[in-house]
Amino acid sequence: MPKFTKLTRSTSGPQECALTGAALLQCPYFNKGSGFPQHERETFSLVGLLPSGINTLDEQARRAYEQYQNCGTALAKNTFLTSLKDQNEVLFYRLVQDHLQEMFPVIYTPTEGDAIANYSRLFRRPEGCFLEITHQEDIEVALDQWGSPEEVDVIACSDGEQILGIGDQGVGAILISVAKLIIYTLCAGIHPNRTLPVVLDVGTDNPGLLNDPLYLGLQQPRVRGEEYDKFIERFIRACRKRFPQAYIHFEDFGLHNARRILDKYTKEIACFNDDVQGTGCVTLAALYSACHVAKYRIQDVRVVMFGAGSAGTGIADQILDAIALEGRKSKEDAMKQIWCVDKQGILLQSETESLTLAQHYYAKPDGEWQGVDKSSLVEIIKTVKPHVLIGTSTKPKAFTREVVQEMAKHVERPIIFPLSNPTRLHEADPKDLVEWTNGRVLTATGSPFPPVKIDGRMREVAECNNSTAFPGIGLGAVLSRAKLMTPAMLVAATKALAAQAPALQDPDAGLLPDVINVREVSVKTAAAVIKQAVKDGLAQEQRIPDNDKELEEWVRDQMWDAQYRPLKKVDWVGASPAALGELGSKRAPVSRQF
Ligand SMILES: NC(=O)C1=CN([C@@H]2O[C@H](COP(=O)(O)OP(=O)(O)OC[C@H]3O[C@@H](n4cnc5c(N)ncnc54)[C@H](O)[C@@H]3O)[C@@H](O)[C@H]2O)C=CC1
Ligand SMILES: CC(=O)C(=O)O
Ligand SMILES: [Mg+2]
Repeated sequence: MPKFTKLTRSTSGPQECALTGAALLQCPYFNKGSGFPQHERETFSLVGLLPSGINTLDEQARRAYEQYQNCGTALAKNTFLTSLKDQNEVLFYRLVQDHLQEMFPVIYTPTEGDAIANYSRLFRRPEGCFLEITHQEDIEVALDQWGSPEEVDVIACSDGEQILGIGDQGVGAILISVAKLIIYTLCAGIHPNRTLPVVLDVGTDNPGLLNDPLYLGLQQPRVRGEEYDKFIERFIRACRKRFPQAYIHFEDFGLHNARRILDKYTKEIACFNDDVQGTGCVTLAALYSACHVAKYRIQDVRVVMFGAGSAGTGIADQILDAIALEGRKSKEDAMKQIWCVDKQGILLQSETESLTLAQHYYAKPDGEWQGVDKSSLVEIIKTVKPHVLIGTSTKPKAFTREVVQEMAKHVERPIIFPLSNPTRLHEADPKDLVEWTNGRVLTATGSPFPPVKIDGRMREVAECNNSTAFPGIGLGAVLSRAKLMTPAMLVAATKALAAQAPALQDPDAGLLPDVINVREVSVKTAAAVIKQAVKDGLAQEQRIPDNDKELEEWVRDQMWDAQYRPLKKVDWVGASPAALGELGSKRAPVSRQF
């Protein structure tokens, strides 16, 4: 019996269902397949539509796992899982939860990147909400299809310009919104039917897609400037009107839009840019634990950010704040410890006109770099002697042996995070980093890597991916019904994450919590965010317990878990959208499929 009764987002107890027969079997929200018990088969007119054997969810998951294993490639496995989700949502989440470590790279980076790149080729059934810049007047009509105002908790949206390190993928970006929402459910128990994936189709500059006759998005160059801003504004206003409680997650926008959009809307609504803020939080958490192992104080470290785009400057901002806070320094002084490098080399003040606003901040006086080849990473390392080198450049193998060994000459424990995704774009392989530094390196990577052997011991390589941070942060925002997502709430989340790093206990363990423990990690992250929201007067939810232990229980009680719930039959006439299987459903309602 749950301790907290009548919680809005409670997910136990019977579900009302108005569907029967074949329509019920085709509704992934209710469908249990061979798991329907006999009495439900009779009540819901399923007699004759299923083989007589009745399976438990565990048995079904075992069968599905065998089928999964028979898929020859990672992409085939990804397609299999997509179609399983389309048939039986509970079974999909149960299967993935049971094999999280193995399946995470298949439903997320790197394989999801391949699925996105092949979206128009692999397309079977639409999932999510498609909004086009050429039909802005339809935004509200389109959103109206996705449930009543209180039924959507999280909206993930992308314009597809910089997907997972593989660049412009146009309308295929719907799948990054879908994947991020799946992770909210898997890793933080956000109810899968209270989320809405959106693609903001503004065209594409990807020549492959522009010339592909099967491409499904707007086959025109990307719209930019005023018209683009007007589209985003209309979308945000429509979301506020239609789903006033929804927390908006921005994903994989291009360099010139990601930060601008976040800066504009973060002051007025609860929103979050995952590449900027999620990556910033998780990387700072990994840095805190690396500093613990290396016995560095964060306020003393010198940092080189290689690749100063959305993720790079987002991380730099978080580290900057931490240096200033922990060292009681001004931001100007803290800034002297961070060097941002982009395609042209170190960012310099003479070039500020060509820099984005976020980069502008980090540009160095030209005088400091006279006589140095500021475009050579080795020279930069020689000059700066950094403790920390972070890659978000999409330039594979940029951290060469020479770069790494130069760094290791100046510091005892080089901290090196190659974060570019997918795996083939990583700035370095952890195995090489360990070999080149005789095991002195402390590393974490953007996609999963196996542990590395050092002197007969295994050193874990933590996955430093925003997926460790954003689910718990979002859960905190949703449960507290936070009015805004503030820097203080992100600091609270980062500290909660850092406090759970296995490396705090064992220096060979990961610098961040493992994906396998992520649900419990999310509980603590969410609790930290909620506490901060309450403290800052930003929580609209009235019933938040003030005792820490109770708060965590309250969070756990509202996390959706992959279990079958008993079905209660209700009449079709007058049935709620939920009973018709339309509750925030990620597909268009059955009647509107094409
Ligand atoms: N591990 C994680 O959680 C995350 C990883 N990423 C990864 O980081 C990478 C960058 O993503 P975003 O920042 O969103 O993209 P972005 O396009 O905003 O930034 C990339 C930056 O790298 C620069 N760059 C390109 N070639 C370079 C080179 N040869 N040397 C130095 N800089 C170079 C670009 O000019 C740009 O400023 C991607 O691979 C992405 O998958 C992004 C977000 C989260
Ligand atoms: C992980 C992520 O958000 C990215 O690579 O864009
Ligand atoms: Mg991203």
